[in-house]
Amino acid sequence: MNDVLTIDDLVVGYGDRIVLDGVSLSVPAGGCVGLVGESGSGKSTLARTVIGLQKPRSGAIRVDDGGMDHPIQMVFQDPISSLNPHRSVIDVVAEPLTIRGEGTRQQRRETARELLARVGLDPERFADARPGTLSGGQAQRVAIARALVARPALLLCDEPVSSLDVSVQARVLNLLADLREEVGLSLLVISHDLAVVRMIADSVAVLCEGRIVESGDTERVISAPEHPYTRQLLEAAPRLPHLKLPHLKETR
Ligand SMILES: Nc1ncnc2c1ncn2[C@@H]1O[C@H](COP(=O)(O)OP(=O)(O)OP(=O)(O)O)[C@@H](O)[C@H]1O
Repeated sequence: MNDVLTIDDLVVGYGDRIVLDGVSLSVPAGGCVGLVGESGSGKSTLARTVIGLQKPRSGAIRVDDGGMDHPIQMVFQDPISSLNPHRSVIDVVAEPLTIRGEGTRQQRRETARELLARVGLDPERFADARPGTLSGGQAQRVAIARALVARPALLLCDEPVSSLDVSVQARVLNLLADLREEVGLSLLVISHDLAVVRMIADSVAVLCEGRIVESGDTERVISAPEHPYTRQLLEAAPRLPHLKLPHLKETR
């Protein structure tokens, strides 16, 4: 299978400090890879470098975009502040199409309405709402719809559920898992929480002080961690829900 994203021996630093030191990672087409590590391990730096906001010192990032214009879209930790508070939800979701001048206004709004429905938000109820009136889970669904409107090959999610209540976390993770299956999306999910990664990722890479210290099949890494740092992360994450909840619409 082709890899959508290949990161090869990436070195990134700020000033004289190296924060990613030879990181290699790949995401297969249609796959979901988790990247876990404590605060300060370099997770956000990796995300910023992949989307081009941070220049690497060395190494390579290859994206097999399958000819798409916007191969990677990002979903951020804090959904409310990532959405324009002055626009209606429908305009927020349609905005990437508006910027690219795709279709008529009517067509863009229709696409946005379809995507709202796809992420479990009733368009009748939510299209004209302002992002500030939404719950965290609803706002993250809007952010996911907005990311999908650009038809990306890869969704890069940086702590996508860590600002949400635990029950809402599971619903949003289920939505991402469903989208992966239905839209053929590939996912790179960054989290400090192994429980989050366990719910969604096939394989996991463990980042410690800028280096990948362990990687492999998620269940193997969780049931038989080889590196002391992975064991430490597991001890810090006592709740490891493994059940996939039925797909639930966001009502809160
Ligand atoms: N713009 C910057 N300038 C200088 N140092 C930075 C900058 N951004 C991050 N760092 C440092 O780089 C290291 C890695 O930070 P990064 O934010 O990538 O880690 P992280 O794993 O995402 O942590 P967190 O979850 O707390 O954001 C940290 O020590 C941080 O202080």
